[in-house]
Amino acid sequence: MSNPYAHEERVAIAAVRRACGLTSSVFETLIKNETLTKGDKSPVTVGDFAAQALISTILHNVLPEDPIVGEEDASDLRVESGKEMRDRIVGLANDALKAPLAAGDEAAWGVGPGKELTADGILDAIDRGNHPGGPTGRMWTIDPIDGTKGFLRGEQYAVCLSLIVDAKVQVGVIGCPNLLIDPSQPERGKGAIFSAVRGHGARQLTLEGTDPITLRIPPTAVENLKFLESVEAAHSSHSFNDRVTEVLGVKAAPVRMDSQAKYAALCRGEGGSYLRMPTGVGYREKIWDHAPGEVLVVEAGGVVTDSRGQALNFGLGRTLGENFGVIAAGKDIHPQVLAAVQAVQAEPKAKV
Ligand SMILES: Nc1ncnc2c1ncn2[C@@H]1O[C@H](COP(=O)(O)OS(=O)(=O)O)[C@@H](OP(=O)(O)O)[C@H]1O
Ligand SMILES: [Mg+2]
Ligand SMILES: [Mg+2]
Ligand SMILES: [Mg+2]
Repeated sequence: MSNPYAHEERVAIAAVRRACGLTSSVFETLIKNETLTKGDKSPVTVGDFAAQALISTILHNVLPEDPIVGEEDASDLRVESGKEMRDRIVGLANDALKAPLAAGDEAAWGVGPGKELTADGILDAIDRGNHPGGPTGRMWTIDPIDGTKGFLRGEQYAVCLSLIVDAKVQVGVIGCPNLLIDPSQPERGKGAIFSAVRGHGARQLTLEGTDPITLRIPPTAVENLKFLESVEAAHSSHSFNDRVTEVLGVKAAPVRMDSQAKYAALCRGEGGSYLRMPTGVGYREKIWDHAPGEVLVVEAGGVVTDSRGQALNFGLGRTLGENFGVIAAGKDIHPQVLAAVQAVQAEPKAKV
């Protein structure tokens, strides 16, 4: 069967590629007062806002009927105190919009020389990401910079885009400007895009969108796996993972990596399992933090569930609902990892 989302995938890759150019150049020039702290104490930079404006504009030009669930909103930029940041974001987003057409881009998408927006146009593009989500219909998710803390440290981050249709992720694209193209050949440099369409496989491309490689999670014996986990201890429980590691007899230390680059690394066999168990109660995982990674891992031959063994539910709104954690692994070892997680949860002194 031909790929029913070939057009959406092509647009998504082009949008993510352009946004990766924007975020890389922002990093080079980021100055202190270009980061805000949001209500939940998490950081957001001019790069997050500008990349969401850029991606949202492209989606709106190509698929104007499709709603968008985007992480950021422009309310802090519409007030007087946000003026300096707003001006910088408008400049950055417009520079990215009007950058020359790359292979695969089309001027009709609202990009290329002369395609600038007013400040209001940029703020409105950011705020088009205000869709509440839900169980039916098409909707895109945008996480313009996933792993903002990693981005600020110069480590891993990802530009993430997905298309959800009737609560199922159909297309997922993850751009990782700081990830090695090939860990076994570091001289090839950094920057990769990962893309998957449900039922049509998962691929890695260069940041230019070339040299596709099909992704298959290699089989691994459970004791030889390496866990992938968040860098930030507040985001997922490191101590819980340590206990699962002991229960499974895993020898290798976990690999800590920011962002959905973890899902991409899993697909390349650089981990074996991504384990993200809650550190406490209250936080609900966001759909944009997992939607592209879920379809990528499934299409690379893996399984993604919560700690109950249930599929992640992308139809509940902007979050995944109550936080039962996330377990992603190759098909062969997922049942063993899940069983170990449940065994640790059942221990008298379970840490979550
Ligand atoms: N308390 C808590 N618990 C769980 N998750 C949280 C929490 N707070 C934030 N977040 C989300 O984590 C996203 C970053 O992903 P990672 O944890 O994989 O990377 S990192 O360790 O922060 O670098 C991060 O995404 P970005 O905001 O896009 O960076 C958040 O959506
Ligand atoms: Mg954030
Ligand atoms: Mg995120
Ligand atoms: Mg983000």
